[in-house]
Amino acid sequence: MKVFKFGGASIKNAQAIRNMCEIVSNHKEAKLLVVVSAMGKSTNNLELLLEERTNETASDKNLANLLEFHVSICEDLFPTDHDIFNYLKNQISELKVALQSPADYNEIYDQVVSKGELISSNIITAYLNHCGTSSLWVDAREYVRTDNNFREGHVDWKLTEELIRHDIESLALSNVLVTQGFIGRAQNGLTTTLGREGSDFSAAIFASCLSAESVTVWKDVPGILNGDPKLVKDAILFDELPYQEAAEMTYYGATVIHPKTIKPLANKGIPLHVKSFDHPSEPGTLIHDCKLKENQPPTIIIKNDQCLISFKVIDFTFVNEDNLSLIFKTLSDNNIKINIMQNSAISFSIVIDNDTSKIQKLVLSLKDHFDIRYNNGLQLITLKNYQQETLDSYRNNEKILLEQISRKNYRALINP
Ligand SMILES: Nc1ncnc2c1ncn2[C@@H]1O[C@H](COP(=O)(O)OP(=O)(O)O)[C@@H](O)[C@H]1O
Ligand SMILES: N[C@@H](CC(=O)OP(=O)(O)O)C(=O)O
Repeated sequence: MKVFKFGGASIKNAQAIRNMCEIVSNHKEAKLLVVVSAMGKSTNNLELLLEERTNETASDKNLANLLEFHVSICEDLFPTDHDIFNYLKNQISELKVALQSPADYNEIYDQVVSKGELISSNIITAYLNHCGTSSLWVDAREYVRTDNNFREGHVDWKLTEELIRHDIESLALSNVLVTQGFIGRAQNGLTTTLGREGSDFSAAIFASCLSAESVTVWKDVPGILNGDPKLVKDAILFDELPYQEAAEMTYYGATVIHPKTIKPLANKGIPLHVKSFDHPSEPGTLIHDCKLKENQPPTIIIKNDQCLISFKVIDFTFVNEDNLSLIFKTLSDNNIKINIMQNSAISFSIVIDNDTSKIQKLVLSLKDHFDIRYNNGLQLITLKNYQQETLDSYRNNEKILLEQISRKNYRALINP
């Protein structure tokens, strides 16, 4: 079996969906599972819907906009009497009910935000069938099983593998299968999500459980470059990368692939192709079991919107293991990931993604133990496999607040 994954950009409008369905149709002779994300920026719009749910006027307007966005795409793809239009209206009615639920915020979040993928996968299945590519809609929640941790469900791998192995391959004998990225089902039967941008991970879950031949993620870039082309001028395309290298890139913040994607594929030796949906015949980047090239150009990874937090001991002692243990425990309890850290005699500093509510909780928990200062709007740059020339050009910067260097990697926090 092969697994394809199409993200929001590849299905952002009717023209993009036509292109995506053409790619799928050109591969329909293989047993194919297609994992799709929500269309365009729908997930962000669903988040907005949630934020404004207590304001009835704003909420009705947002729901109408969401319906209109999908209806106008479908008007371009289907005849006016197609069932898809009733389906869309029903989905919006269901959303309205879900938004009024008195349940816990994270639980409502998953019931609401998952609609983006449910709607897009239904539209795409219908369009493939409309164009003569026999396709079957598969509910990912019947297969990807998680714990009850809403917004960041942890996969129950044993159960998920059992369910996927039971029937996905046989279903794929006569149909292209279309399913949703990003979503799963909790033990209590409700929908969960796997964390923002989690559809790449969904593709890896299905591929790993199926021991698939390969996974292809179709992106708006030619493959993996040595820097985000939106931020790094003249970035160079990698034709291949070892699993380890790709995984480390995602750890440092390369957003082209979700960080959880590589491990399940590497464990089973499943190759991952990163290809351009605009130029599908070009080879893209192949992530597989290979060696890092001797002359590999340095990779530049830029993470914006970073927050530097310093914990200063307040009783004239030094930073010790007990202080550190308390800080780490609080970070772990609040599900906060450290991007870089550094200590001095009396202070311990961490850099994390800027998330106001998490930072507030952290400060509240630790304010009696430390003098806490924080600074937002920073940029964390990582040079992986640096060469002297690139290193010099990045170090020559008076706005550096913190830097770390090892034999292969250089990292700097900058106040831009
Ligand atoms: N090293 C990199 N190589 C290529 N693209 C990168 C890199 N780092 C970040 N990106 C960004 O990743 C984006 C594609 O990923 P993403 O938007 O998450 O895809 P999708 O949501 O469509 O699956 C590109 O538009 C590019 O800006
Ligand atoms: N739609 C979800 C999941 C996802 O992975 O989307 P994309 O593949 O477009 O990044 C999100 O935006 O978080």
